[in-house]
Amino acid sequence: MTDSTASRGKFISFEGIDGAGKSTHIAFVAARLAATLEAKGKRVVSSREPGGTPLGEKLRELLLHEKMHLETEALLMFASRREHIAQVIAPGLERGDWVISDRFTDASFAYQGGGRGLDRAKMEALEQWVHPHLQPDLTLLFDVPLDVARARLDATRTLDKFEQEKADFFAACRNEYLRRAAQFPERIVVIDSSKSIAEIQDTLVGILDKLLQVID
Ligand SMILES: Nc1ncnc2c1ncn2[C@@H]1O[C@H](COP(=O)(O)OP(=O)(O)OP(=O)(O)O)[C@@H](O)[C@H]1O
Ligand SMILES: Cc1cn([C@H]2C[C@H](O)[C@@H](COP(=O)(O)O)O2)c(=O)[nH]c1=O
Repeated sequence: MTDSTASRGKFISFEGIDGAGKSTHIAFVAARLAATLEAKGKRVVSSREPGGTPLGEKLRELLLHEKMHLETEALLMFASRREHIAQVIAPGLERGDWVISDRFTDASFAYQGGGRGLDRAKMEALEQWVHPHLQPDLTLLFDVPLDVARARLDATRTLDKFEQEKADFFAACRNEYLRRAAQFPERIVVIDSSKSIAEIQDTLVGILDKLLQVID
């Protein structure tokens, strides 16, 4: 049964250009948080964008593999997000759970705004429409030079539509991520993802322990 008096959970998003290494660290972060939270009757919900719901996963297939107009791409990213908020993020936070999302709206600003060049005012209008009162409590931005990200991607898998983009696209995405980190320094923590996985985990432990100190 849901405890209607439970305090709101926390919302953490993971960001970075493709190959920066964010997915590598999500399971580690989820396990670290769960170790503390489960003793307090709270769960960790791990999800992703685009996707995270049955409809969102169908949209993800289209978004990652079909060519489409830039504005269609932005609208479908926010459509997937609207469903994700309604089905997963908002109910999770209301239950007092901690919700981790592999990407959120910063990715739309970085990819559709920075990478594709969609007018920032249009992105802001979509953000205001879809989640006027919701922002992550913490965003971990995994930042890495383009050549490092490219080498990691090329070593691992078949590339989707975004991953096939050229260096100047990713340079523009990365610049927009870093611009937003400077704009929202209380929310976005930049992590040097060119370091080793072990060094990054040490950094993450410090950040998470601080966040866990403030829960009831
Ligand atoms: N710090 C690191 N040092 C060396 N290799 C790493 C590091 N972080 C991740 N990798 C490796 O790089 C590859 C890409 O990592 P990962 O899938 O986590 O990237 P990602 O940022 O989530 O990419 P995408 O957004 O495209 O899913 C994986 O093979 C992973 O093992
Ligand atoms: C949420 C969101 C994502 N994207 C892009 C970024 C990535 O290239 C893919 C998702 O793949 P991942 O391996 O799961 O990171 O989608 C985007 O362009 N805009 C967005 O809002």
